[in-house]
Amino acid sequence: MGLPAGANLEILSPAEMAEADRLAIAAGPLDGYGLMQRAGEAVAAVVLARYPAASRVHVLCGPGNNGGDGYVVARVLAEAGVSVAVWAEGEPRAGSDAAIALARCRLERRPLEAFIAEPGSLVVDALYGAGLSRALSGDAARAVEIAAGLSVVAVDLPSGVSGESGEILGTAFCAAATVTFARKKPGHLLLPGREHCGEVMLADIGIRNEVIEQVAARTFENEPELWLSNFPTPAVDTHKYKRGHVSVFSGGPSATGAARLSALAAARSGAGAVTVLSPANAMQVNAAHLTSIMLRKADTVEDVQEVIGDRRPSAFVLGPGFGIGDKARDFALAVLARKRQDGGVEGLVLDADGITSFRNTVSTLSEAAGRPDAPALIITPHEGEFGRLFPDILGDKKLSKLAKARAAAARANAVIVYKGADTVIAAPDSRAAINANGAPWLATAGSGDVLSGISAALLAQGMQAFESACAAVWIHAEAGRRFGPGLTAEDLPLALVAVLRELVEARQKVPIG
Ligand SMILES: NC(=O)C1=CN([C@@H]2O[C@H](COP(=O)(O)OP(=O)(O)OC[C@H]3O[C@@H](n4cnc5c(N)ncnc54)[C@H](O)[C@@H]3O)[C@@H](O)[C@H]2O)[C@@H](O)CC1
Ligand SMILES: Nc1ncnc2c1ncn2[C@@H]1O[C@H](COP(=O)(O)OP(=O)(O)O)[C@@H](O)[C@H]1O
Ligand SMILES: [K+]
Repeated sequence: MGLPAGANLEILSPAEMAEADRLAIAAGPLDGYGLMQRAGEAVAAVVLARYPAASRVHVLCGPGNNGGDGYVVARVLAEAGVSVAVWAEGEPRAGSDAAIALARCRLERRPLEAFIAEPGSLVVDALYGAGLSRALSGDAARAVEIAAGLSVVAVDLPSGVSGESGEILGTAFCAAATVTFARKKPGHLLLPGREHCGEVMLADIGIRNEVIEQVAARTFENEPELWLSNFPTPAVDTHKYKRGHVSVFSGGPSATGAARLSALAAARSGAGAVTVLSPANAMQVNAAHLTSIMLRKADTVEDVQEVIGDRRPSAFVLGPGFGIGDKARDFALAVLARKRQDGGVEGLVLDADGITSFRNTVSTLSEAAGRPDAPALIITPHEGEFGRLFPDILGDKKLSKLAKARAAAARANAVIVYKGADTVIAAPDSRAAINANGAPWLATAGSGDVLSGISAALLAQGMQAFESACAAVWIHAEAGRRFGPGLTAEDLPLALVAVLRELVEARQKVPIG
């Protein structure tokens, strides 16, 4: 995926970052120590800018290169006149970059086991970064406790946070700011790691974009730059069907609200026409609540085929309030059996009951979605629903949330939107994005229905499945975050408006091509 220059949205696993370090060193001009020097200087600059009044700075240095960065920080701060104490755990390996950094840092070193810190002092955590290989224990774990009441600036990652998964190994520092290098790592965005990082600041240590490109990362931070150039904006001479037609399947008479929420979100998100497809016995109740949104009866697979033939909807939502069972499976498979090309169906967003209906038959779904020219499939599970479709993947303790979403996408031939406070969007071609702009206000009934409507609207307007899902997740989260306390799912469709306006305006500034 070509990102706009300067977007820096690639997320590198610790292994990919180590590869980037190696390639950068091989390409020069900086050697390993040169990169470390830049890294340490960047952290020191943050400390000086953010904490000019800190009475004392305690730098905790581990045995590896993270500790090496720490020795650079300590030296630069001391040279700037700051009162610095260095507390060390382990010895850098002879000949390593960290050993060079230690040799150049002439400050007294005290053992970490003796670490104490006065109130008002600042802690720089340079114990472990990308190389964290086991749970924090002993003196490092004790240092976490001592630092608990103090401001902490973490070097690369708070020690104890897995850069790969965001999991906490044993215990971990809670930083006010984390300075990382070149690109973010999954552990900065996945929970609970994200919560331990505080503000994540990206420092340029001289690893050029061409080097990052060589690593060919497949994971990205979900920000508008990732998909803005594909974001739909209507042409002057458009008409309503050109803007995409979304159909949302409604549940029975006592469960129609979810589909209407989804439909309204689709309409707000730019679909020119939206139809609620309702069982006959729920037509009255749906009709009583719909105005601009159209309504049509769909009780059988034949009804669905007819809708597709007559009205040519380009994307469907199936699941919110729909009910679990054969009907959901049959309808979903009927949609997926259509062709995508030549004005066919672009895609299906399978949510809620639609997901649960495939609990024991996920292979039927993946076969249907894997057929050449099948409509795109986007599945939007929260953790419970994810576990119903992919129990073995959910239960695999070796996999991060990112890896789980990726494995599920490959198995299901679908874009998986694995929801939560750290939603991961993964495509069958192994691309993935991690979303971090949400807020807990979004945890409200019906919020997911709105998300599926946004995704379908973007699909219907011609956005590719992965990009639609990424854009929908970001827009939904942004609207919820900005609205804040008091948010109900009913508020979300209107709250999208300001976010969409900004995106459309930003899109118009992106060069075409
Ligand atoms: N040249 C480079 O590769 C650069 C590396 N940089 C820094 O280097 C770091 C990675 O360095 P390393 O790969 O040396 O890894 P770390 O310094 O993160 O840790 C590795 C060392 O810690 C030990 N260790 C790991 N977990 C432990 C635990 N829980 N308890 C006790 N010991 C533990 C390992 O056995 C190993 O000795 C990055 O996070 C970054 O801060 C930066 O200086 C930029 C340049
Ligand atoms: N703590 C949170 N922070 C940010 N987003 C959240 C949080 N909790 C839930 N969300 C988002 O809210 C939506 C909830 O969807 P879902 O669980 O399907 O709810 P519902 O079925 O009630 O609509 C998802 O998009 C999810 O990512
Ligand atoms: K650290």
